[in-house]
Amino acid sequence: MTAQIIDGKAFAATVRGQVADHVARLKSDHGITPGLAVVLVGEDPASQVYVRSKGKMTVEVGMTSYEHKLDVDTDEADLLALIDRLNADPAVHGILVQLPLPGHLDEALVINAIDPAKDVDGFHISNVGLLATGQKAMVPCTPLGCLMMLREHHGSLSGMTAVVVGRSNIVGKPMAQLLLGDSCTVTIAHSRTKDIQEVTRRADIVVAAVGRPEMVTGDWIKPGATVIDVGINRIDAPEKGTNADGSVKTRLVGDCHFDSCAEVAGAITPVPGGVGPMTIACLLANTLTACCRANGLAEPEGLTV
Ligand SMILES: NC(=O)C1=CN([C@@H]2O[C@H](COP(=O)(O)OP(=O)(O)OC[C@H]3O[C@@H](n4cnc5c(N)ncnc54)[C@H](OP(=O)(O)O)[C@@H]3O)[C@@H](O)[C@H]2O)C=CC1
Ligand SMILES: Nc1nc(=O)c2c([nH]1)NC[C@@H]1CN(c3ccc(C(=O)N[C@@H](CCC(=O)O)C(=O)O)cc3)C=[N+]21
Repeated sequence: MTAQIIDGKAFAATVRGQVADHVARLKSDHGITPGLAVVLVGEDPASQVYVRSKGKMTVEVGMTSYEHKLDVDTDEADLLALIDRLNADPAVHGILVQLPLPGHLDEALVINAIDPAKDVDGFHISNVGLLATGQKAMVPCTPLGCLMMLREHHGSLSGMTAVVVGRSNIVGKPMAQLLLGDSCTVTIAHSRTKDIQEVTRRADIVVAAVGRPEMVTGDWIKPGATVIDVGINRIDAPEKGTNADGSVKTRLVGDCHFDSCAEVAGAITPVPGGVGPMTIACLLANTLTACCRANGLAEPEGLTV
């Protein structure tokens, strides 16, 4: 194995430390405590785990966490009414509605009901437009975390070729915008891309956000390139045995086949311990940024683009 492992877990702890320091100063100098509201509709077990760990880290950095768990068959009107209340609540600086939503709810309608200034996911059309035009926006957490790791590893990204595999609104597209903003030459690949390995093999940076376990293998990667693995996939791991209830144990893997990619790449993010922890750290950073903007105070440095 030759690739350097980019330790997202350690980097995320550093970012959370910076957030915590700034939060402590907001409290002591201005009497302000940033607040993050997380809305979860339904009882998807994976989402519940994720929401719990976000809540825990929110409190650890000194912020207030508001969790709203709604029934899986909640009416759209009730969800929109909750968002209105959170928009109007001065103690809430950030609002996150956990995605995906149950099928009867219109995701775009719900997201665009959030006050863009409190949209710490950066999914509101105003923030999407601001990012695309190079203006100050709330930047989606996962791509922001990826960019921070790339900047930390490379310094400047200017002139590098980057291929983003995946074109979703929450990862692929904003990732491409951020790389473009840092003057990379950017290609977005997707399920209709022809000869995709040829495309990725030309890249200095490959960001994989496809949702297909271990799809990107070492032969997709140019020797020495940097690989950012966004994928979070839970797959069966019969080698780990069975749970008490007889079900087979599972493990997390990325969208990249770690061992074969790491033989070729210059640097790679692991799963777990790569992009995931950075996503949560950036969510807290965005909440802090939103709180500072709401109060007309100086923003933290190095935590936004
Ligand atoms: N670490 C983190 O914090 C986060 C991780 N994730 C993970 O990232 C991954 C991607 O998430 P998300 O963007 O929401 O996923 P989506 O399912 O919304 O998008 C997947 C994208 O991958 C493309 N794709 C699918 N199959 C192929 C293929 N065979 N070849 C090339 N492209 C393909 C799709 O192309 P097309 O558009 O043509 O269908 C689509 O654009 C998932 O594993 C998810 O769990 C997501 C959010 C946060
Ligand atoms: N509105 C909204 N915003 C999101 O940002 C959002 C969302 N909805 N829906 C779901 C996805 C997924 N996502 C993850 C974030 C962190 C980890 C994470 O910290 N993962 C750990 C492992 C956790 C484990 O062991 O299960 C790691 O990669 O090391 C994973 C997944 C954010 N998402």
